[in-house]
Amino acid sequence: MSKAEVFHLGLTKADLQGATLAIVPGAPERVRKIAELMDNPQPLASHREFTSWRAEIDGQAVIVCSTGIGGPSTSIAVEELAQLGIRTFLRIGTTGAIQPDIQVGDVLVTTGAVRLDGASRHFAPIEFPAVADFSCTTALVDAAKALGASTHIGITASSDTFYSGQERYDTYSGRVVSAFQGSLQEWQLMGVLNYEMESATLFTQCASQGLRAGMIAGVIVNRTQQEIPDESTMQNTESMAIRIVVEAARRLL
Ligand SMILES: O=P(O)(O)O[C@H]1O[C@H](CO)[C@@H](O)[C@H]1O
Ligand SMILES: O=c1cc[nH]c(=O)[nH]1
Repeated sequence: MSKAEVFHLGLTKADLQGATLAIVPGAPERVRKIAELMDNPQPLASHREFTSWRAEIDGQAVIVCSTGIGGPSTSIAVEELAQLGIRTFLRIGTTGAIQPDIQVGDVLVTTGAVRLDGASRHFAPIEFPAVADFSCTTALVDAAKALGASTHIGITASSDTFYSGQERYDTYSGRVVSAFQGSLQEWQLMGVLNYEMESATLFTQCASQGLRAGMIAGVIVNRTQQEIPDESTMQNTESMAIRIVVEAARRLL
């Protein structure tokens, strides 16, 4: 690690070439696919769960950097990218819908997150809302509509865990801690659209520090029909969400 590199991402300010917007997927293997939809894609670094590329939109640098799964690693990516000059974060994820009318292959734009994580409390007390930035949300919704995606807009339950926190019983223990028993139905009745694992931290960290964040996710499973995503539908869903996030970045720059 050279002195100028941030601790985990292995990036320097020079690597960013003045970029102020980052696209942040969870999965490292998604980074290249996103960068290659823009001009001059270049790999930058790969450490732990953090893989980063730089690309350009209309001559302006954009960073693509994976966050890994969950709030703790997301908070590191956001902090270190902010230290290097990023002010706008667009998360592109995958998700499990919990409303029956949402189809696999649809996309969801998250306006706010139920804070079922731990890391967001390290940025603001629980009373502070995990809200997306309005201009990021607008850009994502407009991009999704322009690309003809079946789009839902609303609140996401953002959990530290994929199994118990999302009330999955088809597990090794078959047991869910009492605090989460009945929670899926409760979120459903409150109109929550889906589960994922990073938006609570991302939104709380960004909203409380004057940074902008938005999120789009491709629906890879509907929990009212099945518990575990079906691999065969994942690729198409992911590629639609990727095209939308790149178009949203173009609109925001
Ligand atoms: O596809 P990504 O962006 O990783 O998002 C979702 O997928 C992971 C769980 O499988 C969690 O990170 C969740 O938020
Ligand atoms: O059900 C799902 C699917 C993807 N990601 C999640 O966190 N949950």
